[in-house]
Amino acid sequence: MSALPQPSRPAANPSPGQFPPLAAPKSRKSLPPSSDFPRALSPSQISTKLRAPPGSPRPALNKSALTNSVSNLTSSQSISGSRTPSSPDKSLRRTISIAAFPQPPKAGSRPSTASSISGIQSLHSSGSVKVKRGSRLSAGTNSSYRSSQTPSLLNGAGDSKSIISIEARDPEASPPQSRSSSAQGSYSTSATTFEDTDDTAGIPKAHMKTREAKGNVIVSVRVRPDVNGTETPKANGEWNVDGRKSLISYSGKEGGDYFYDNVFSPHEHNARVYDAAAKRLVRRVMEGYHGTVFAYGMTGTGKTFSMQGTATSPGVIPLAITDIFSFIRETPHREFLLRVSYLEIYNEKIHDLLSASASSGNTPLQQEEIKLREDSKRGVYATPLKEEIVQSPTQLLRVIARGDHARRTGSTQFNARSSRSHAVVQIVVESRERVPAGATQDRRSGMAPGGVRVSTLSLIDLAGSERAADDKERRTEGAHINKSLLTLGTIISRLSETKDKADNPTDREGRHLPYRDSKLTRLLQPALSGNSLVSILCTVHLGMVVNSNSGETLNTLKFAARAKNNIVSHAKRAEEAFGSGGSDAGSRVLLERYRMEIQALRSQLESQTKAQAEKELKLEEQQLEKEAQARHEEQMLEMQLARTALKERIEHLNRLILCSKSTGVNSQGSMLALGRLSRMSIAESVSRSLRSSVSQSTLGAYGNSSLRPASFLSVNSNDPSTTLPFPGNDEEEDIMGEFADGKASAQRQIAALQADLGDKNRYISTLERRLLQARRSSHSRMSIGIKSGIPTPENSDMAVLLREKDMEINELRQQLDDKDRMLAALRSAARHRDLAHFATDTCPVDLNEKNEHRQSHPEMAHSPATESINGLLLPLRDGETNGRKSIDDEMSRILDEMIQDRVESGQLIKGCRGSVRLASESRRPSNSTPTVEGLNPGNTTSDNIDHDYDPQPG
Ligand SMILES: Nc1ncnc2c1ncn2[C@@H]1O[C@H](COP(=O)(O)OP(=O)(O)OP(=O)(O)O)[C@@H](O)[C@H]1O
Repeated sequence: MSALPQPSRPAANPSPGQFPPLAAPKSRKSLPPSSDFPRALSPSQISTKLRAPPGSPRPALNKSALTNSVSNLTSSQSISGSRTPSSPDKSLRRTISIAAFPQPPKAGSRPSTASSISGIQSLHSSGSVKVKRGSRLSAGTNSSYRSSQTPSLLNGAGDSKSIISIEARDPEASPPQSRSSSAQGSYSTSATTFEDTDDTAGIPKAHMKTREAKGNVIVSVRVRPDVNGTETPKANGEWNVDGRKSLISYSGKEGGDYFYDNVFSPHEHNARVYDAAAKRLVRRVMEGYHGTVFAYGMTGTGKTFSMQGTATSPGVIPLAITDIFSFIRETPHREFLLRVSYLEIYNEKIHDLLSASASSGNTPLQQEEIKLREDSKRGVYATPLKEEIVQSPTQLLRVIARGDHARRTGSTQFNARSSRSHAVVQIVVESRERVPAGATQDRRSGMAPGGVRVSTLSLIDLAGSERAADDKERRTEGAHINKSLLTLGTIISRLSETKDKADNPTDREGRHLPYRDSKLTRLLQPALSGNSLVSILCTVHLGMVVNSNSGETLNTLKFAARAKNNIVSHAKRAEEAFGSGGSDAGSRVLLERYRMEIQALRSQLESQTKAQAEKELKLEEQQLEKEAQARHEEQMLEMQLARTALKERIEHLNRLILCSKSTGVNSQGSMLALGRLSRMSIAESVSRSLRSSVSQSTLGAYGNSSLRPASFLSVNSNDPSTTLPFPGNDEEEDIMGEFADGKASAQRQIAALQADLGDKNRYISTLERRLLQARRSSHSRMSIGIKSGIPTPENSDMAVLLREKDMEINELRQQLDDKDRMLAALRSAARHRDLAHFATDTCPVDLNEKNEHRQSHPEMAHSPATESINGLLLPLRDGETNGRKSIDDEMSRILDEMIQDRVESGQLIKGCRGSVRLASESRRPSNSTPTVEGLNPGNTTSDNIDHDYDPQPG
């Protein structure tokens, strides 16, 4: 090796800010090889008692030496102690408020240690302990070099370097070539062969690998300040703590210089500790590496203080949580899922600190036994263990605070509230590439480029080693704690990269490593055997040495040195897993499972929405159909009502017209005209039923409540009270009684007829309007039906109905015409009669006289023969006879015309002897009484009503 130049010492305690970016390749500034590099030390020299087989008695410390050593510390401690913020005691630590924890800063907002400790750095030099044998250790004399930055995932490829001048004093002293610790003098440490060149060219690959592997393990030592800020009492031996040099040297028995990756002086804050010892590891975990941070040390030395911290000085765990979420925010191209578990190993039993059944304090409820299992992909894991998915730093801190609360604590000689168990916080980080916006893959399809990467961050606060306590419970706990820590120490001291045929790790002699001897080592197996990045924080309290604990302190330092030298990490970024389950490893990938679940739920939601929409559409259609049906029924009802009303009206009008005919005929008190008409003309020319109809209708004269309206009469009626004999005198007499006032009566009739005619016209126009509306709506329905291509029976029904209505209206119009003509005829008949009256000097027949006659001959009043007899017996005057004759003629002419019209229109058929019958009758085989439509409305109406009220004709 060429001689190393004497580089100016890099800034003491290079801050993380000086580290290269995380993603930077492992290029680094390096020192040229130096011939002065203390390689001269032979392995035999390096070999120390630390190499002794496990279980070998630890070297006893010379108490006096320790005392001296501690006394030498006093000056520095007093300095540092005065600078250290008053140390919060355990109770303060235990009451950390979550709200007081720092919220995740905006990217990069949390001041890095570089800035936060900038003020401290000036203290650093003054804080360094001046050792008595400083002549041997003083910088400049026999300088030796080491880089504080082995290229690794954790330090950003070792850009920085520090050179330490140290003189190896005895075999136990740190071989200065060891970059981390010289206590063992392991020749294979990275620093041993570390050559600071500007690039790695020329360095054998295997060599680089080894260096890298070593660099993946960071070992730091933190010196706790005295609680009350008093000076550390002098111990036998001399201690020198130099944070800048990452050195602790002890000049007592078994003394030596111990170099680590970091040495934190008593006054250094938690933030500084986190930045230097854990920050990079945490970020690597976020990138997909497994990482383990654990605090090791004697009871009361500040492990929990370092891991948890206080409200004012958060420790590694809360700061790591803050960083995890900062990283997530800074990495928008990936999506993350975090789950956390928290367990403790107490008396060699695993307890779930997050399980609901885990009660608070030291009296845990019974819970299912948690076992450790091993999986090729997951490594060693505890099961069944509750894992909680967390989405925010506050949530995560709250979960951990809950676990802390459930953790067992007790009072020990050195710690009023000592952790009596090893506590393991595990944060599982799942991440995957986000599908870029606009990518061809459909997010919903669940297909995304790349699988899910699962990495784990284990943050472990070990229980403190201690000497046998007086209390039995403490002794039992202590025994378990010590046993597990001893196993851990043993494994670390025997770690090597050798493996047996079955690929099980062995020590250099090929013996199995006793991972299974304790739960702690079993759980730490993946980390210790090189699968993860490791950061070990060893805590010491030099003030304890007065209590003969310097041996423990030395043990801690030696443990740290062994860990640095022996743990080899070939941590690789976790592979991306595909698929949502099946294999155990796959089923762990919650992110994938959740994605699949989201996808399934989404498609379920979609199909449900679709079904719902269809259902709604169907309901809407049904509703519309119902509405249309209701409208239709309403219209039908309206039409039926209108028809009924119309028919009744027609009937009524017909009756009136016939009444007025009769009235006209009988107005002069003579029954002969009608009687003759009935018996002779009509009897000969019109059917019997026609005469009957006329007579009956005549009876229904309106305006007299004593007389039944003709609309209630029917030829077909079986009611004997309504069945009247063929034209009888009594009916004529009735009419006489009613309308015998001649002219006035006729005029009244005409007025009534005109009023009725007006009514009828109004009805007809109303009906026409409604019919038009009905036709329109039915047309629109039909067009809908046609559009939809579904010809419904309802549409054809409507068409038939419409045709019927049309026909009915035509008929009504025809009837109206008839009645108009009849009215005209009646008017002219009235005129003729008036003329006749005028000519013959008024009527000799007094109505009163007739009434008197009726009263005097009551037996004759209702005799059918009476009227005809009256008609025959009453002498007629000439003029009157002529007038009546002309009226008769007129009436006969009208009737003949009407009959002729019917015959022409085919409604009536004229017989060869002048008789008539209904056309429909000729087609019917039945011999029922023939009726003349229009002239016998009562009968017709009755038929029609029967037909119309049938809701389902046919
Ligand atoms: N660096 C420090 N600065 C200030 N106070 C500290 C520091 N380290 C430890 N303390 C204090 O020392 C006491 C013991 O610390 P802590 O409980 O963290 O020790 P421990 O190693 O976890 O002990 P145990 O193993 O018994 O649990 C606490 O009151 C704590 O506040």
